Amino acid sequence: MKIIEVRNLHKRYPDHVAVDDVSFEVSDGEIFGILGPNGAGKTTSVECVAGLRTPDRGTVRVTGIDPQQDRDALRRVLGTQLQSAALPDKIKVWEAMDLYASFYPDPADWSELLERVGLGDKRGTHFGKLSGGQRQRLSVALALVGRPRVAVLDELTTGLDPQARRDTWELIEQVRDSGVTIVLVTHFMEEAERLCDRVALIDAGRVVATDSPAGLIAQVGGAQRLRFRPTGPFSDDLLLALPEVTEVARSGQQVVVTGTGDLASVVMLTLANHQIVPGDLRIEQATLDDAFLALTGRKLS
Ligand SMILES: Nc1ncnc2c1ncn2[C@@H]1O[C@H](COP(=O)(O)OP(=O)(O)OP(=O)(O)O)[C@@H](O)[C@H]1O
Repeated sequence: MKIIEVRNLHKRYPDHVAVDDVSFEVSDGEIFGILGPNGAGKTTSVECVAGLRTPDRGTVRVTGIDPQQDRDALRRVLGTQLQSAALPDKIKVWEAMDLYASFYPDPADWSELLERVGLGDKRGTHFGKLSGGQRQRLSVALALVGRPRVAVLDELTTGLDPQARRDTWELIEQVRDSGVTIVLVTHFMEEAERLCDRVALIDAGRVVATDSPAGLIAQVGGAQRLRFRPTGPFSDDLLLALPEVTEVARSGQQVVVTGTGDLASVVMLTLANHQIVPGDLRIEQATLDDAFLALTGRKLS
């Protein structure tokens, strides 16, 4: 069953088209990712889904509800954690939960919810004293307090250290396992690869592809990347002349070669013919970043 349906969404700010033409569907029970670079129109799209912005064109339905027509009904099925949702520093964790719970006719037991997100011992702490990871966990709890069927989480792990990010990923999986459908807005490809059942890649206000992370990567046709430190100088053109090579980039002393087919063998052979050894050679398989590059001609990050 489709829990969210977005068709041909278009939203213009006075001097700028933020969302040109965005369509996607989210199925019940999935973690659906919206992945794209900064400014691609991800937040504006989900703000339209959450009824916080009025689209200029297109249709949005959340469990059949039109967010523009019936906000009360929408609030009962959709919980949002949006980038801008900041709380006053002086509010205590329990006060924030109690306040948000008061907005709903049948809220979840917020005390239990705080335990679930690992903030059981922080209920008396001021918001201003929480770490970045704890604030994000609180924002997830606040998005869930109305017992939503679907939660929209926007850039949840931006600014977190790697451990806090992994903890937040586990929390998101637990929330999904409890039966809540999740829309996850992110510009981190690792996050989308690790968590999402399906991903819409968004660039310049348009969806360029929607598929599972593995399906999107497969669209790149098995691209690979070689990283090495050459033992001597050589011109990029030497490798670019090979049909298997699509890109040669340099970062300090490191060379990064992207391509397909029997890439490693042909590159090593060509370098060997010029008495060059690729030191510290690493071979990497394609990622969502490569899929994005192949589809848009630009890098995600
Ligand atoms: N309230 C606004 N008024 C005018 N322009 C806006 C407004 N909000 C966003 N924009 C512009 O619209 C475009 C899309 O922004 P949006 O926040 O939807 O993108 P995003 O993909 O979520 O990026 P980010 O991850 O940086 O938030 C950007 O160019 C942004 O500068």
